[in-house]
Amino acid sequence: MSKMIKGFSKFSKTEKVNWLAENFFHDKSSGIDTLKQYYNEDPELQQLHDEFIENTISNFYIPYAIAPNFLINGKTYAIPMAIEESSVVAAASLTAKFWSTRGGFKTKVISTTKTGQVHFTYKGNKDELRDYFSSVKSKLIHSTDHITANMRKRGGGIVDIELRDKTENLADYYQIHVSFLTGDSMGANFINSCLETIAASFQKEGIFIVMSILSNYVPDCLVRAEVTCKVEDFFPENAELYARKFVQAVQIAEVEPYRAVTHNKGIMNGIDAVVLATGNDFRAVAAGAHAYASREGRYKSLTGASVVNGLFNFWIEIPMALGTVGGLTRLHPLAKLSMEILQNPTASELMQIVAVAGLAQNFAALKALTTTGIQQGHMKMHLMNILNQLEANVHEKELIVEAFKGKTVSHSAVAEYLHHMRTGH
Ligand SMILES: CC(C)(COP(=O)([O-])OP(=O)([O-])OC[C@H]1O[C@@H](n2cnc3c(N)ncnc32)[C@H](O)[C@@H]1OP(=O)([O-])[O-])[C@@H](O)C(=O)NCCC(=O)NCCSC(=O)C[C@@](C)(O)CC(=O)[O-]
Ligand SMILES: NC(=O)C1=CN([C@@H]2O[C@H](COP(=O)(O)OP(=O)(O)OC[C@H]3O[C@@H](n4cnc5c(N)ncnc54)[C@H](O)[C@@H]3O)[C@@H](O)[C@H]2O)C=CC1
Repeated sequence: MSKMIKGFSKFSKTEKVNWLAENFFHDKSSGIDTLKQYYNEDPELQQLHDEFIENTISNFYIPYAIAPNFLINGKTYAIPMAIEESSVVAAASLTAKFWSTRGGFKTKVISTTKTGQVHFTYKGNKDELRDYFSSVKSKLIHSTDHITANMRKRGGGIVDIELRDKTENLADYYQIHVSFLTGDSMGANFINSCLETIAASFQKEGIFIVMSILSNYVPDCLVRAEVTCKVEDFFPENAELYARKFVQAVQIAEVEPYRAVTHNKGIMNGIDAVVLATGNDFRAVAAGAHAYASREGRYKSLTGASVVNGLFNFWIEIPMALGTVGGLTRLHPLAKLSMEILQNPTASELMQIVAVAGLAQNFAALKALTTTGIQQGHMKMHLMNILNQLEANVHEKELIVEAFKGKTVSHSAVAEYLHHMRTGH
């Protein structure tokens, strides 16, 4: 096939762009112009971005926004969010404002232990394997001393190491299951380096190492965030009814996976946006969160809600491995600035802030869903995207925003209105 290429990685950026234009763009020069439009004018900053990943040909912008007025454990935060979806930041801001007058968010980190595994097979006698593991356990830990020295000074390092027999699940399959504390780093590279060193020292006839890798399932790296208020403060009118509906909406997401996935998607709107804005690994956080939502064998809500003794309570418990050092957290200038905006949190503090963003997002969505419906607020925020798609000019935008105030926006209604404005029929 003519569009296959050998040695693409060795091309310069210009050669890559030209090859792409030659083979894939309908209009070569306009395609190249679009790519170049997104280059940073500061060549050093552009090079930094080029070097984050491989085969870079441009930058892909995602809006960077602020949700102010978050009161968390008595301290006020403005939370940076990087996200492409309209209404998420508005929803977070609305929730922050709402809870700031009702005591704010209370959070705590429950645990911060992470896991990595050396996966191997062994066909021999189980007792012999156990004896061998016990005899080398301490040697395995010490084999990583050169890697863990600084982490131990920070109070981290290897917490535990155990042999796990998984032969009931897969023939001859065992693991060395290792627990870690990784300070203010997410710890992926640190954990993987330790595991590969451990694997190299775990040598015995019959042992066949398959792979060594951290787990993104981190149920022991867990954070909780919650809000509480008197039911009567929940809503200006019919507060009891709306509090009950809200709790029912959460209960439905606890028992119905179709709903739970959307419910948790809403939570991840907030979580991913802050994780991305701080240069953290959102795939890792998302994979871990969804696995945790399935921990009881059925996919369910990551949040819970109750009304007990006249008090409305709404909470989230969610695992996440985050860093405030390492990865891109201090390398990407905007990620670094996000940390500054967040008052330079520790990794544990960042976990709490991110959990709050997830809870806030879910609160806004459920509040909308159980009162006005989601479309009124969401489409109000999405209106600008519709107008841009329809290529409305500034004047048309102003008139249409005014005309749709208090009305539920839909694509067809806006298109029709604009058509009417332009043609008179
Ligand atoms: C959209 C709102 C916030 C409107 O809410 P509203 O009550 O019409 O807003 P408002 O105009 O009265 O303003 C009140 C406050 O909202 C915020 N706010 C309001 N507008 C803006 C704006 N333009 N820019 C920034 N902030 C904004 C802001 O904090 C503002 O205070 P102020 O700044 O004036 O002191 C509300 O209807 C809402 O929260 N809706 C829910 C939206 C939502 O959840 N979006 C997520 C995307 S939908 C989805 O992906 C997930 C979902 C929903 O399917 C999940 C699920 O099913 O569970
Ligand atoms: N499955 C996964 O999730 C994988 C993720 N990754 C990537 O790995 C990166 C994160 O790995 P990390 O090891 O966290 O980053 P990193 O490799 O940049 O290392 C962080 C290092 O910073 C140092 N450090 C300085 N001050 C510290 C402090 N106060 N606390 C802790 N460490 C401190 C430590 O030496 C630590 O090992 C992310 O970019 C992630 O996308 C890589 C492989 C797999």
